[in-house]
Amino acid sequence: MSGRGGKSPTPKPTASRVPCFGGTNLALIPTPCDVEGDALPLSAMDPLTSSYNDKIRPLLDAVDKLRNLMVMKEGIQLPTIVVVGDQSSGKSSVLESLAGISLPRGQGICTRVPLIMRLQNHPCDEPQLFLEFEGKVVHSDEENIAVAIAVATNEIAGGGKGISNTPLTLVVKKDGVPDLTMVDLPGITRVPVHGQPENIYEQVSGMIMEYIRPEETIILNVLSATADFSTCESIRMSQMVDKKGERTLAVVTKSDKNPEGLLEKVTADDVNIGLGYVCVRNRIGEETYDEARMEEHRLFKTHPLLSKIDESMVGIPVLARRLIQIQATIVAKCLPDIVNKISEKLNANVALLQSMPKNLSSIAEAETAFMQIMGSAKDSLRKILLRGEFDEYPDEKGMHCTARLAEMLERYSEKLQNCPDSNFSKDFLLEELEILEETKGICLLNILPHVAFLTSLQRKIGRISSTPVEFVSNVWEYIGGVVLKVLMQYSELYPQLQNATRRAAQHLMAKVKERAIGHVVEIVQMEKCTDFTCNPEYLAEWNKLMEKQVEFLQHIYDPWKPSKFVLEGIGEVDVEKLRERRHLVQQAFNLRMRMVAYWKTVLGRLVDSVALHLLFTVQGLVNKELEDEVVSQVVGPQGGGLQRMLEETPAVAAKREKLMRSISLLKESREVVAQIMDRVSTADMEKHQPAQGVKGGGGSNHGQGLHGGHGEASACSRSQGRWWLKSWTGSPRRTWRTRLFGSMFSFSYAVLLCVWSCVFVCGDVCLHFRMLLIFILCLPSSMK
Ligand SMILES: Nc1nc2c(ncn2[C@@H]2O[C@H](COP(=O)(O)OP(=O)(O)OP(=O)(O)O)[C@@H](O)[C@H]2O)c(=O)[nH]1
Repeated sequence: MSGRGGKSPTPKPTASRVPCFGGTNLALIPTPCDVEGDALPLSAMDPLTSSYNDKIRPLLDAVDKLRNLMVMKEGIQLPTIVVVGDQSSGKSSVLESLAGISLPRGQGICTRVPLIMRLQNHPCDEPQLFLEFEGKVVHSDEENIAVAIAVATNEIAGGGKGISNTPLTLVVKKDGVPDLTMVDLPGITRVPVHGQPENIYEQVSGMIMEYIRPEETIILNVLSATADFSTCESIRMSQMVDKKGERTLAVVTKSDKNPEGLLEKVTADDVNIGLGYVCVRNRIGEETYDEARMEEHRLFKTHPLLSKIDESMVGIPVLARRLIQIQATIVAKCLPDIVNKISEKLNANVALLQSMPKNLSSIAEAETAFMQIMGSAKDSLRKILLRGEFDEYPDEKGMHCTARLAEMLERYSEKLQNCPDSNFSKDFLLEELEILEETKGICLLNILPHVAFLTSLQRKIGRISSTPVEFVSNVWEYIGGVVLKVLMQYSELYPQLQNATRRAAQHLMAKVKERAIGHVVEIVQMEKCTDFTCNPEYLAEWNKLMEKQVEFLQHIYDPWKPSKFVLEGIGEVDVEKLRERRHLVQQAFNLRMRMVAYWKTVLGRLVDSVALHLLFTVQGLVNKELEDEVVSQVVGPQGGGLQRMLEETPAVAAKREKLMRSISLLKESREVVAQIMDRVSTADMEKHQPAQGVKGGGGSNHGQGLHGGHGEASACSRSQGRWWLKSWTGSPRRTWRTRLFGSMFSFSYAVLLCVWSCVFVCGDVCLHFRMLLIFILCLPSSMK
């Protein structure tokens, strides 16, 4: 940055340096040459200005049309310059200066609604000003626009000091104003003044954050020179969404009021403003805009402190120019993405509308729709409950049913295995001894009574009998939830069906659950009733366990042996208590080992049979029972569901209406962007085709991409659109130098070829190879 303080204040032709009327005449905005001191008339030399009308202006109009269509409601963000600042920092004054018209200004909160200001450079004698809000258009003029804005604001936000999120659009078509669209937002205030709601800060900051959060937004942060920038609330907010300040431009107002230290403030850049600072002096009191610009110009030229600030950082004209450049860049950058987003959203909405139920007009149609719902629900349930395919619910773990059921079964099996009774080492054989004593009869002592085994078995089964019931109950609760969810989902579009469907599902699931519990209770009873297995594993296991019997009994019979004995498969057991009842220990040992071997079979049966029954029941449910039940509830005598399907519910009608509105808005938006892209492709692309090597037909392709089918912009059209925009914003092209070098290389190459042919004819082999080498080396250059 070069300070200007040292420069001689050479007077320049004022007509080319300062505006001669209110607002910021584009022709008078200083270009870089101008900043360096060249006094050429800008209108004649400024490429930005000259190409503006036919290049960027249509793009801006397209973006403004999209904004008017409220395409942002569809979640499509538009490139926007948003003006933010603390209360009374001078936001409206900056906009006034740019537009050359009076806006409501003053101390206290003036801007109470988002004011979308569309400035259009329009060569006409009389400026045209009008307001658009809530579907109304109010025409006004320069003298009365401030009042008209105040009236419209009152209408939108009420007469008090409250704020509203409903935007007010001000269109200014005037000769010499910069083509800019900006949104002015209410100033940030921490303390509510009289008449303002208590949560005014939250309301304003919420609105500001909503506008500045999208990446497409450029934040114009208005800071008063009188304030300490680092404590400004607007800086804090913009830093929250734009940490590096890459999309923040600062305008420092009231430079006249606090010139001391301003240069240091804007050069130190303590608050990280990526797009830089522009210091301005706005209109004060009753000054005209011409006077204000003259005064600003004089101030930054002559003030001992302010004149040290670089010319490229001062004045409303510089600000206007920066904004135009920034706006052109973001519009160019964002438009292709907007085209894509509109197409994507439109396609998604069209698909959604198509998936909505048709308006049914006869029972036959209702019957078809009902059978379709049932068919889809059954398919879906088959996939998730039987086949383990969860493509319909990739992220909902609860709907990956086969996996969840397997987990539940695993937990059930573990619970059975770990039930407290299976700790065989604890009070080893005491229970068996007690059973033997109670079941003894008048018979030989070495005959193990069958009833002793049965008693032991029944006791053990009694201890775990609640676990299978609990498992089955949980499993069917879970399956019931899944079935209900799927049914509700498929009948969602016919809420009139849902009650009967829900009733059917709940009724059926209760029935199935009851049946499953009954079945499992029966299995448990069967296990209690008798002991039997044909599994050879039982005997093998028992024989293996009995191998230890002799050693164990010897240990018990010998009183000198230690009181602890380690039994394989059981662990350390206390034999002291057993020595007292040694006459029954052998039988007790036998009884216990039989039980250990048999218990494995019992647990296996309890898991296997419950699992098989579960899968069998699920199959029957999905394949037959569910449909039968739902049909009988919906179509049956109390159902009357098919009749009710003919009446469309208000919720579905509203959804259909909303989708249709959205589709029509998106189609209109698509037309807007299609028109602008078509203009681009037909006018400009033809002009640039030779240089870019684009063959004819690219433009028409592009148009087709935007208009045809569902309006998907083809990859080709997108890249062409980007290319065009890039070419305007300055992409490298082939210059005359590259072409000249290309031609020179081609010429030398041709000469080389001739010489080589001569050498070839002469038959000098060595020279021939040397020429071949040169030929190969030159090949890449000649191809450039
Ligand atoms: N001296 C001087 N006064 C200014 C300048 N800019 C704005 N003002 C004054 O500062 C006061 C507030 O300006 P506004 O433009 O209303 O501020 P605002 O940020 O739009 O206010 P709200 O929207 O209400 O938050 C007005 O009295 C302006 O005249 C300036 O550059 N110099």
